[in-house]
Amino acid sequence: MAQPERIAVLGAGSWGTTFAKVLADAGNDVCLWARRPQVAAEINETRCNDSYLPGITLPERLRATDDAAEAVHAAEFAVLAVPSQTLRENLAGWQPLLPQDVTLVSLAKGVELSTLKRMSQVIGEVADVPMERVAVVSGPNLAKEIAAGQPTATVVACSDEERAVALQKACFTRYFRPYTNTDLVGIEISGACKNVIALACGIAAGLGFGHNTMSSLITRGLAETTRLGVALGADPMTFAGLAGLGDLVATCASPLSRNRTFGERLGRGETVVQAQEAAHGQVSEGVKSCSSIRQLAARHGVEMPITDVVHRVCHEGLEPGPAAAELLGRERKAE
Ligand SMILES: NC(=O)c1ccc[n+]([C@@H]2O[C@H](COP(=O)([O-])OP(=O)(O)OC[C@H]3O[C@@H](n4cnc5c(N)ncnc54)[C@H](O)[C@@H]3O)[C@@H](O)[C@H]2O)c1
Ligand SMILES: O=P(O)(O)OC[C@H](O)CO
Repeated sequence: MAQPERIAVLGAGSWGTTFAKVLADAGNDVCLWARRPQVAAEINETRCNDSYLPGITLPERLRATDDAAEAVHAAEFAVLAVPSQTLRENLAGWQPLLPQDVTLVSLAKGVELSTLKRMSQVIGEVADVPMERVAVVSGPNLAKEIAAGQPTATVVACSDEERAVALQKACFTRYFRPYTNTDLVGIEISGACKNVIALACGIAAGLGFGHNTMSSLITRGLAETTRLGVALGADPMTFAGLAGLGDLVATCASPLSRNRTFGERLGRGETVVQAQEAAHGQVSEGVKSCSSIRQLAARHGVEMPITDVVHRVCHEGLEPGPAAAELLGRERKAE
């Protein structure tokens, strides 16, 4: 049997801890970096990360540390599991510690606010590595379901197919089924945009609308996501895959989604600040990425009406009811 891989996961929130568990269950030696020393100590002493994954026992092969140098030491893969808008700053601190040939793996689903860059672009730039060494994992992957061992599939994307296959092997378990892909643009645009569409679905649910409304938002959301992705050079088929339609359906439909839940609170009349307080520090990426995606779309002359109203509800005081009326009152057109 081949030697286990040594893998660092940087970020011990919901997804970082869950993905570290997947990697450990797949037979790798995993070191998980937690920002707060008490979270690292809790994981090592009790095998739990109760604030993010209550009731889940973590495998022995997974150890935690608050020392990033210790986490990345001799790692073949360094998995970046922090929010999109802090990734640049976090990675700049870790960059001098990274082993020479490490593959950098992004779990984040967002577009950077100031630069409008995708996460793999931020990583390539900050870590100063060629894009062949940057990979992305994205799919219908609600952390709590996966931590409980429920089956799902995902996509591991890298422009270097061999590296994608190596990562696929490293995270393949009896409940987690990864497929490879080389279309980073399509995978990342899908992952970022579905959070915004999930906010829209949540808003609609908060307004009391049912499955027809959700389905219409999902389908038209996929249409605008595909338009943006194709304008940026993505393969249109990617949007019909796990990281596209798959993740869109999971996120828009599930009460476990932080983005959908955030939207639902807005739809019921809460303010952004109230919804943020209720999230207890957990990230709803779409709240910031709706603005960067909207700007990216404008830069490329792409129409994204749902993203536009979500941005205006979150940041310009547009009320949910008038936002829905605005979408319904748009000019009639062919599908
Ligand atoms: N939770 C999921 O189900 C899930 C699934 C797939 C992808 N993702 C994506 O993975 C990324 C991370 O999500 P998560 O669910 O782990 O988020 P989270 O809010 O649960 O945890 C974020 C982690 O990043 C750490 N962190 C480090 N520096 C930080 C800083 N400056 N500000 C804030 N947090 C900082 C936090 O301490 C925390 O451990 C997001 O882009 C998310 O969209 C999440
Ligand atoms: O909880 P959310 O809304 O961040 O979504 C989690 C994952 O991205 C679903 O795949």
